Amino acid sequence: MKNLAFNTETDLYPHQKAEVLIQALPWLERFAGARVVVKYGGNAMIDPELQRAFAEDVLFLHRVGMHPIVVHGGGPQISAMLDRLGLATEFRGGLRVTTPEVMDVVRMVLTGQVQRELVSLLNARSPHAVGLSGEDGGLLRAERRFAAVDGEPVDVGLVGDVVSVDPAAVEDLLAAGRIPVISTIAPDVSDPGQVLNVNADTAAAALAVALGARKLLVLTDVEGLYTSWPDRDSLVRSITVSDLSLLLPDLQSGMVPKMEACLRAVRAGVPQAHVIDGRRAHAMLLEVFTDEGVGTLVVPDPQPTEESR
Ligand SMILES: Nc1ncnc2c1ncn2[C@@H]1O[C@H](COP(=O)(O)OP(=O)(O)O)[C@@H](O)[C@H]1O
Ligand SMILES: CC(=O)N[C@@H](CCC(=O)OP(=O)(O)O)C(=O)O
Repeated sequence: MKNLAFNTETDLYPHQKAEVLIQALPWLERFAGARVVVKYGGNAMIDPELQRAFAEDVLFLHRVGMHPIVVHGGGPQISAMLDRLGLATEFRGGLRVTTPEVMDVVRMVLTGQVQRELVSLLNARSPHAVGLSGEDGGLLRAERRFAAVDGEPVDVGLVGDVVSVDPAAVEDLLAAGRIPVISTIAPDVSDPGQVLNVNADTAAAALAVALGARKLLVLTDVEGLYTSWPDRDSLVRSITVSDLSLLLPDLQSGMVPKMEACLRAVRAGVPQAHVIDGRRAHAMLLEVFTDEGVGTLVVPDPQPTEESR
């Protein structure tokens, strides 16, 4: 039987519940009809309870008239499969060194496993999610890129950077009221038939720009960006693109493509990019619908005022 006793530690009093709703109203109005690209990192999707909370949040955004577009990662899931298959794997500058054998596994795990699981999780509640990969309908095209390690370019194999996005396939889904769930594999522009492994943060930024998103939300397994790592001395609550570009050369591992992605998205016109903690249930709702927000927010540089011009 359901326990209806009031728990003073965890339950809200009626006036507090009303406050939550009142605080959410301006945000609900402001973001009605807005597109939000949600990058769901592989590290944030490990716990089944948190996966369910993630699905609830995406469906909440959809139900209140926003247009969530999910771009998923799957780094740990790819590493686990490579391990099972006895294939070695290595990251340089936050990017996986991708040989042709590794590329086969990346494609299989991202589109065949992680994307399928996410689509089925979302559709268990309301059948709006449709999966697609960067290969579908010419959505993404990429060219090979190098990683930056200590300022030096390093060849990481079949790794790509998005050079063009044809959003028609996603636009069709959005027009039909669907929730696109996108895996970040992209055809190589200069080698027909070859596909490239695109870091999901990088692809999410390109998609956010091409789709005119109002927000890029990056869910990961840390509270946000720390100025020093691994000390976790101070969490950056908000940073401009100019300050972030100064910080970028000192960042390490997974934070490099993540913050690069936020920087690129905001520079190209996405008004806000956020890195938030996917280990915290409903972090997405807290970010979008509360005054305080959570995590690290990347914003454009302030515009010069009339007087300072
Ligand atoms: N300055 C930093 N602030 C926060 N996290 C950092 C920083 N530098 C490196 N990291 C690492 O980056 C990780 C997030 O990147 P990654 O593991 O690629 O996540 P995801 O799978 O979500 O893309 C964090 O868990 C942390 O270990
Ligand atoms: C080039 C590159 O590194 N690609 C990533 C693609 C998946 C990804 O980005 O997953 P997360 O978001 O979980 O890190 C990889 O192979 O792991």
